[in-house]
Amino acid sequence: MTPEEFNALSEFEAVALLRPLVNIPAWAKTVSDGRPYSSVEDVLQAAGSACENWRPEDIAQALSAHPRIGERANGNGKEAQLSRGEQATLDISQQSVIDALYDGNQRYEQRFGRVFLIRARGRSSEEILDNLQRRLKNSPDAEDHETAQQLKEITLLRLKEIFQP
Ligand SMILES: NC(=O)NC1=NC(=O)NC1=O
Repeated sequence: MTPEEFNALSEFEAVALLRPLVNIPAWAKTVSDGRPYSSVEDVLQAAGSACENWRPEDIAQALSAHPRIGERANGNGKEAQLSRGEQATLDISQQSVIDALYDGNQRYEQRFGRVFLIRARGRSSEEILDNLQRRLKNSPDAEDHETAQQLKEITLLRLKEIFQP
């Protein structure tokens, strides 16, 4: 899709296109309302700014739509499909990696009370495991910040895909 085509969508169509990217309705509305955009960079800039408005409860809601890293996203919704694609690059062929991810996810959820979120695209399972081990030592505030940043990266990558030629 081109920015011009995105600009030409009805509000309903634009929001419907944006909603599966992150489970924060206000974000989709803000990006839709920001039209018309002059370029893809313009859309990404506005969308990135809209991420800065995210409150802890928005992020908690969005995390409910993200499967654990290393676990297959069930369901046939668009968001589950996006997660499957993002996690497809994970080479969880070795049982040791699957076990380490499973153990790390469990420990993370016990410590922080929510799913461990990381932008999986472009990362090996080793890199994800390293990040998981590092972030397990984060303070709650530091981890809130990293989680919001990862959610933003995932969301903007998904948005960029829409405008890929
Ligand atoms: N728990 C997660 O980190 N999930 C995910 N990371 C991604 O990049 N896509 C996901 O669904």
